[in-house]
Parts: sequence; C-alpha cells; structure tokens
Amino acid sequence: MAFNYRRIIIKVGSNVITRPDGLPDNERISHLVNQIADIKKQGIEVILVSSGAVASGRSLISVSEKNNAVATRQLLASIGQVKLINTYSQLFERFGILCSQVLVTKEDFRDRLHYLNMRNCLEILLQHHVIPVINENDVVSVTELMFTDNDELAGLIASMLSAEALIVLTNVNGIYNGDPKLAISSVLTEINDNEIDFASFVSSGKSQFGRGGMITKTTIAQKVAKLGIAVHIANGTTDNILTDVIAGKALHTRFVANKKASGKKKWIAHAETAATGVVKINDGAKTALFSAKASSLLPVGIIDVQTDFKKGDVIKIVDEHNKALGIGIAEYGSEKARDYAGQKKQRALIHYDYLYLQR
Ligand SMILES: Nc1ncnc2c1ncn2[C@@H]1O[C@H](COP(=O)(O)OP(=O)(O)O)[C@@H](O)[C@H]1O
Ligand SMILES: N[C@@H](CCC(=O)OP(=O)(O)O)C(=O)O
Repeated sequence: MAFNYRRIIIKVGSNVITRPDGLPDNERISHLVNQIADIKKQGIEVILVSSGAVASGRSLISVSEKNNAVATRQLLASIGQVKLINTYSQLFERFGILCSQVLVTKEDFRDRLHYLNMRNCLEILLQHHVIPVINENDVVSVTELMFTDNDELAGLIASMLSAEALIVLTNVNGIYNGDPKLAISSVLTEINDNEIDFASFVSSGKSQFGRGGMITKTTIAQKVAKLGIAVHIANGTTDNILTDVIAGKALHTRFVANKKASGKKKWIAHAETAATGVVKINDGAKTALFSAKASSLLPVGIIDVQTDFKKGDVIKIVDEHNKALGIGIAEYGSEKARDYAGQKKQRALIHYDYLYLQR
C-alpha cells in the first residue's frame, strides 16, 4: 500500500554515500537525487538531511594522524561540505530543481529565536520549491555541542516542520531482530510498541563511517513516531529504495506514527514561549528523561521549583546549571510540586505523553 505523504524528511547516512575506500559514491548520490526528483514530481515536499561532509573532505586532503581529532574533523568537514553541496546542486540542476545549503547547530534548537528563524527559512525555501539540504555545522559544533548524530538532527527537523514521515537511509535493510549478518535474523517490518527494549538485540556497534549507530536510530525513531510522524528505516544502497518505500513496496522497518498523543506533543514542542513555571532537576533525573525508555518527570529528581504555576500550565525543565532541557504540562501546581520535591513514590509532575525534550 502506497503512503500518501505531503511533506517528508529524508536522512542519508555517511555510509550510504561513501564507498568502502572512503571516497564519495557519486553514482549512489546521483541515483538518490533521481528518486528525490521523482518524489517531488509526485507533489511531495522533500527536505534532505545529508551526512557526508567529513567523508567528502577525506577524499580531498590527507591529514596527519598526529593532528587533534576535533581540529581534523573541522578541517575535513569545512572542505568536504563544499564538495558535497556542489555535487547535490549539480545533480538537482539536471531536473531544473534548486537545492540550498542549511547548516545548523544544536544551539539553534535551544534558543527560541534561532528556532523560529530556522523554521521560517525552511518554510520559505519549501514555498519556493527548493530542496533544503541540511547538515550539522561541523565546523563550529564540537564535543558536547554536537548532535548525537544526524539522525537526531533529522528527527528535530521532522517535528519542527510537522512532516508526515522521516525516511532514514542506512546501509542495512532496517532493524533486525538479531545480528544483521546472521541468516537467522530478519527485519522487523512494523513497530507499533514503544516499550520494545531494542538494546536486547541491537548491538551498539557502528558502521564504518557512521557516528550514532542503530541504537540511537531506534531511540530517535520511537520519539519521532510518538509525535505522530512515521519513521522508515531502509537500505540506502538498494536501487529505487526511496520510491519503493513510498510506494509501499520495499522491505524495511516502519515505526507507525502515534495518532493519539501527536497533536498535543507537537504543540508542546512549540509552546516554549507559553511556559510559566520553571523546575530544576538533578543529573539522575536528566539521565532518566533522555534514556531510551519513555520516562515521566518524577518529583524525586526535582531539586528546585523556581517559579509558580498551576495544574495544566506549560512548564520548563532546567538542569543544575540552568540549561533548558525541555517543556511539558504540569499534572499539578507549584505548591504541591514543592511539597513533593525530592520525595520517592510521588505522582509524576510531567507525564511522558505531555513532555517534550529539546535535545
Ligand atoms: N539489530 C540490528 N539491526 C540493524 N542494524 C544493526 C543491528 N545491530 C547493529 N546494527 C548496525 O548498525 C549500523 C547502522 O548504524 P550507523 O552506523 O549509525 O549507520 P548510518 O551511518 O547510516 O547512520 C549497521 O551497519 C549495522 O551493522
Ligand atoms: N555531519 C557529519 C555526519 C555525522 C553523522 O551523523 O553521520 P551518520 O551517522 O553517517 O549519519 C558529516 O557530514 O560528515
């Protein structure tokens, strides 16, 4: 059965567009562009999140092993991104399609003004039938300022633009119920259940040029699907994969979009300016919220209720250094929250279904 999407995000991993010898796979990139042009012709808006800057840079310059790893990555990405975007630009041009370069950092999602600027920019590009080609700005995002990987970035873009689907292209046919290299393992075609413990059968190993690995893909896919956006994980090295996924003909993994909580979560995700209260949480609570499991904010991890709020208000969560972590809807008011703060076995202040994390 074909999927009837109007706006999709396509994420292409480094492995898909890099040959085993580390050089960019121009034939593969060209084949993907052909399919995107076809999809666009079907009236679907496409936003491309493409990795490959570092890999591209590696094909242009050789760097001594002695150099600092961060500086090397900056150097390779800075050179490689130019080549990557030029390749896309030339290939799209054959179809009379304009593409644009959008480089972003994690900070752009934290700051409301940056967030809105970025959203407005992407919307205006789409209105003008341009395909935005997004990548992390690897030149300035280093260490803790980095996204886990471009899967995380693609997930944030999908929710920011209220896309109907996110297609993640990697170098395996989807998520296997065991080691993908073993004949007994098979692809999980449909995932509807948010409680699956992927860590029990997905190994933490990464592919040759990948950054996050399959575990982070599953975590992000679950979060995005919970927001009401379908996530497809498919093999970008298979011919016609994009058009076949959309036509419902490809073997791959699909995380079914949650229909119920979606409207609310998406609204919360964009409701930061409406936030009244602020609660500060400790590191343990922070780890729990950002773990793969769907966790609600429990009073035991609250160390301070900084401003007053009522039940049903949108409130902000900050860490011990006052860094914004997310927003959600309060299940009860600030008075009760102050009474419960630090106590075990109390009712969640923010239920997971009404929680939006900004990372
Ligand atoms: N159960 C599993 N199902 C699918 N892939 C898995 C599994 N366990 C580990 N992997 C590995 O995850 C890799 C893909 O993740 P990643 O390296 O992040 O790719 P990308 O560069 O596309 O983001 C695959 O090459 C595969 O070897
Ligand atoms: N921004 C980096 C890619 C980082 C990344 O997440 O890569 P991948 O795991 O292959 O999607 C680059 O362009 O090289």
